[in-house]
Amino acid sequence: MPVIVASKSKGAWRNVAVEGLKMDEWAEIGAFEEWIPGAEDEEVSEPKAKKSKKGKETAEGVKKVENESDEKKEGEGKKKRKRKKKNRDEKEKGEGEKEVKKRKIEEGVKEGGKEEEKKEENGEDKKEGEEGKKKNKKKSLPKGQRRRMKLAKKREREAKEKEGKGEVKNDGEKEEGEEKEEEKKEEIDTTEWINLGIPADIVQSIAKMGFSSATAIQREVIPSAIRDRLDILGAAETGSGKTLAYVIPVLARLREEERRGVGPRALILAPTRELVIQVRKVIDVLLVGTKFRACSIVGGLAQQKQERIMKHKPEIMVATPGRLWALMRQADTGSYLDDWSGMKCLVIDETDRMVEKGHFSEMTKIVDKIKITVEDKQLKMQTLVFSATLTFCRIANKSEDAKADTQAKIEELATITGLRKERKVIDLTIGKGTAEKLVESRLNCKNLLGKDTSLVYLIHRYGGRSIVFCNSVDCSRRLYGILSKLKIRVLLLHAKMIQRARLNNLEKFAKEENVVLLATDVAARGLDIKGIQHVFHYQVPKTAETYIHRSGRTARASSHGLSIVLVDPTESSIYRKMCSSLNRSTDLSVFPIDCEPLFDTIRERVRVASDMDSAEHQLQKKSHAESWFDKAAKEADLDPTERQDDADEAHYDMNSLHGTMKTMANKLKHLMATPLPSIDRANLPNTRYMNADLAEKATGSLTREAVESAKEGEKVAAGLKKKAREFLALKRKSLKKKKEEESAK
Ligand SMILES: Nc1ncnc2c1ncn2[C@@H]1O[C@H](COP(=O)(O)OP(=O)(O)OP(=O)(O)O)[C@@H](O)[C@H]1O
Repeated sequence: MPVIVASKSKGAWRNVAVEGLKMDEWAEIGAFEEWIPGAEDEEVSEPKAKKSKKGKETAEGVKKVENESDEKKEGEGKKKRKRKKKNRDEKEKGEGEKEVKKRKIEEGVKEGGKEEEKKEENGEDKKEGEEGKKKNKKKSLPKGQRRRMKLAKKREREAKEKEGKGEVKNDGEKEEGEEKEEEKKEEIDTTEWINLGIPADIVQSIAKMGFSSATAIQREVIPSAIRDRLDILGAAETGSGKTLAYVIPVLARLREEERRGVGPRALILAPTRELVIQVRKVIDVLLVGTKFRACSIVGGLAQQKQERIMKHKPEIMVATPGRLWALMRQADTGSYLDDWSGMKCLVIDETDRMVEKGHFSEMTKIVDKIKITVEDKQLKMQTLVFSATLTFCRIANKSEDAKADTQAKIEELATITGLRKERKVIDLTIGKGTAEKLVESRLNCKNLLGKDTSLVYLIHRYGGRSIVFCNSVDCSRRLYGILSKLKIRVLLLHAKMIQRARLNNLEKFAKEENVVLLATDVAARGLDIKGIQHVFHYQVPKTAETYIHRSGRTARASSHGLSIVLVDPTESSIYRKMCSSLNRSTDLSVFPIDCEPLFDTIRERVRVASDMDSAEHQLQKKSHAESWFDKAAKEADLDPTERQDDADEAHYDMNSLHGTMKTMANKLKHLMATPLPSIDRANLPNTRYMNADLAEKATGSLTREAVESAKEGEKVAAGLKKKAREFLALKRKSLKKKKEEESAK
């Protein structure tokens, strides 16, 4: 059991945490009798702690400490753990006392009541005494056991809650259900997978995943990669199963030969951390029962942890190029990350993104280093390159000719990624670029308030699991403020968040049912979360491929989905550009607002929430500025009375902002207390969504308004274009005149 080993050291448990195990699972098996909440942050802060203890400790000093004998370290570790346990016990005791005090205060209130209440109180006292005893008894239990008890209680509570909703089945039913599920998986006809040339044990793992047949891209790629050993450049729509299309051949290749060297045998590069972790999970499912291991290398998680994982020399590595290149540069000669002589397979996922600015440099350096080894040692390495938008790519360092033909782009990609001549290009992307079952639409918004209202309307009107995409972190933060004030369950995901929080939010998003994920384009590519019903583009995506990837988070694996682009007049021209890059002959149809009373009520709520949010933002800015001034004045040794007037003015402003916020909070509370108008289903079409066709026929006044505002936007854009042209013509004319005058002189 790897778990027990991990329980010996905090570092090791953290490693496994990175590998995707949940804390509850650890506690359940009692692996962390000594585990201390929050210890995960200690590793990074350890050198700091030493510093504060000894005063000025140099970096060499820290290194020296690191080189001390293991025994000494272990001894120190024990002492440290004891000290922490003592502190913890004391803290718990203190908290217990606080709790008692709090309860006493509550009882004091009751004491002032009637005699009957006093009698009850006596009963309560008794109960409390018993509870106290129980509590003491609990405290005397070892930490691990307490944790297990807590977990069991939590489960019991959850089960009861579910029972209340009629969700839970009794044990017999449950077992029966599970058995049926197992039987179903066993029953799966695997003939198609076997016919594709996949080794039997991998076929068994695929059957356990419940997939009875291959998707189109899998059918095309797998035989060419496994049987014909070709390099592949593959493209297929989002959610079409490309991950398995490359993971299966990688595993099949590894089984063919014994390991050579100490380095990785297969490398999969992907552009985002979340995607790396997701691919790694798919691989782990297929690796069950085999001798192979995989690891994931991403930025944002402590580098030391990842270095420790690599000590086990896993055969398969999934990585983002930035972090991998950073580690490769520091690698010792002949070490795991320096030895590429055992490489069998290189995979580049989301290739069009990988050759863009931001990843290009590291990706090419990694590929070049591997290729040098491969050529030197005359090895046969297979390269598999995938994307959903291969032909949209904009290669970094190239003067982009948007109209460069597909063939030229493919050749360029093949050169960059080092594909051999024995390659096959498999392009299954259909004309429209997005998934077949995706309903695409747009909603024109007159102004910012209209846009915010439309978004909140869509969330209320259609519910479920939705992603809202923004172009910037600031925009996602602003919307987060507004939506949370409106009591909408919302989670954030953007690049400025710490990695752990990003992963946690994704996990929550996948579990909950009525939830909105507010994300920037870090979530646009590759993420595979079941049951995402809607994608709302709060801002028009900057490129056609971003639109395709964002929209592709729904309508995955042949399911249905809805994507709506919210367009305001300022985005009119970028929206047009996006449509023309998508080669669409017709415009996206207007998504109608079919319940106007709901829209109107929401608009009022949104107006207040949005004003409140901007007041909050102003307040924050002012208080930051004030504390910055104070600090700067102190550092410069200025007389505080010198800027007294300014400080007084700032405080006056802040107080009035506080007042405004309070008034608005009350107003919003009042508005939220009135229920939203119900949706009159009798007047609605017999489908869940207003789809593209129905949208064309819709005649509601808000829809008309939306269409009008779009036309207005177009008019404004056309007017601006005309002015720009006139201005250019004038400028050219004056330049020409100047030149003529100069030459006449
Ligand atoms: N043969 C199959 N049968 C049914 N479902 C499958 C099959 N293969 C993969 N899937 C499922 O399809 C979903 C999408 O797969 P995957 O994430 O590989 O798509 P993708 O083509 O890589 O998408 P994207 O371009 O967005 O990255 C996953 O949930 C996966 O489990």
